[in-house]
Amino acid sequence: MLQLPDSIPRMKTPVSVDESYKLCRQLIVKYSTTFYIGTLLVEKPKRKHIWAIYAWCRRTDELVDGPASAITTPETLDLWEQQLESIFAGQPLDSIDVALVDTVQRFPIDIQPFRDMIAGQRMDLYRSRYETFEELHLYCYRVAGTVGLMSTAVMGVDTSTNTAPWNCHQQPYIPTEEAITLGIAHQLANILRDVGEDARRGRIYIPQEDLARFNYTEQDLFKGVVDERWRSLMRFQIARARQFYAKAEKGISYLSADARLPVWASLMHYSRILNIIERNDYNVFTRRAYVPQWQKLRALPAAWLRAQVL
Ligand SMILES: CC(C)=CCC/C(C)=C/CC/C(C)=C/CC/C(C)=C/[C@@H]1[C@@H](COP(=O)(O)OP(=O)(O)O)[C@]1(C)CC/C=C(\C)CC/C=C(\C)CCC=C(C)C
Ligand SMILES: Nc1ncnc2c1ncn2[C@@H]1O[C@H](COP(=O)(O)OP(=O)(O)OP(=O)(O)O)[C@@H](O)[C@H]1O
Ligand SMILES: [Mn+2]
Repeated sequence: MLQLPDSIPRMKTPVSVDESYKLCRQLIVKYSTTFYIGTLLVEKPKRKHIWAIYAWCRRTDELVDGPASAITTPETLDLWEQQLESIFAGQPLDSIDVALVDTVQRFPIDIQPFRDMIAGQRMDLYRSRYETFEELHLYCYRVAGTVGLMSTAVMGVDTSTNTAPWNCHQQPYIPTEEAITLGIAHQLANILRDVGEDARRGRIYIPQEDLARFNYTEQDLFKGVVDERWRSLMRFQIARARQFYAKAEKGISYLSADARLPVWASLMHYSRILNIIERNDYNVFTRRAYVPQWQKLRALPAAWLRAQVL
């Protein structure tokens, strides 16, 4: 279980920066094969910095989603936000933060996406329904679009082909929108995979307006009814998530050359969740849309090809 801040903690046993990055690596290994494989494809000097960002995001998510979430209050998140401010002020308050302090000092990383992610976790504390897609979109930006912004600051953009040589004063195109969009696409896939698990906790992320459009009720959802109404509703949700993936893909070629393969690979791995949901005939209530490791490895040559030519 990850550490929760019951008061602003002071570091008891200081760890070295290297040890702290090791702790971050252990967290990503434990929690996510997709993103761990992705980071192994990031060039070595940048890799550990993505681990530091991952560790902070994972701990933030665990506050409202993990086993200790029952004791998380708005005050817990206030303390977490103070701890964040301290990181950006160069003062780590625990051993995992040491790595992120180092990372934010080496890259042009803005604090705002981190604050926005905490605001997203706050939404989970006070709401369990979304009326419209617009409302869900804001939630998805906060909890996942923000990760796109944080990661892009480390991965960097391509400055060689990104601007025409005769236009040397022009700034390279920064694919901010596409980076946010990829995070949102992942979050939409994540929501569809976890419909059953979330329902068991009384949570429905699929917008109420969409349930109504397909004449599918909350009661149906809590009972796990899989019928033609549900399949049509899921087809609609999957198509929408894929539109977000398609928009995000257009931004990848603007990233620095070494970052394209990891982003393509994690995009292809995570978006396979949608294919598996289809293969499971849209039963997300009693079957987890799990993407096997061999499928992730099998997608690597195609990801490599896309990173070279697209
Ligand atoms: C290879 C690479 C650069 C990876 C980035 C790794 C990273 C820093 C991930 C952080 C993920 C995290 C813990 C976020 C906290 C909130 C959360 C849980 C969001 C969900 C992730 C999925 O995790 P998982 O399936 O393990 O979730 P649960 O078990 O259900 O808790 C999310 C769905 C969102 C993750 C979002 C991203 C990784 C952003 C992707 C965007 C980019 C890397 C920008 C690429 C740039 C362009 C131009 C397209
Ligand atoms: N059908 C399954 N077969 C084997 N292991 C499974 C299966 N479903 C879940 N698991 C286990 O549950 C863990 C979490 O599953 P999950 O779908 O989140 O994959 P993951 O490896 O964490 O990758 P990702 O980063 O894509 O979330 C996996 O690491 C795996 O150990
Ligand atoms: Mn997972």
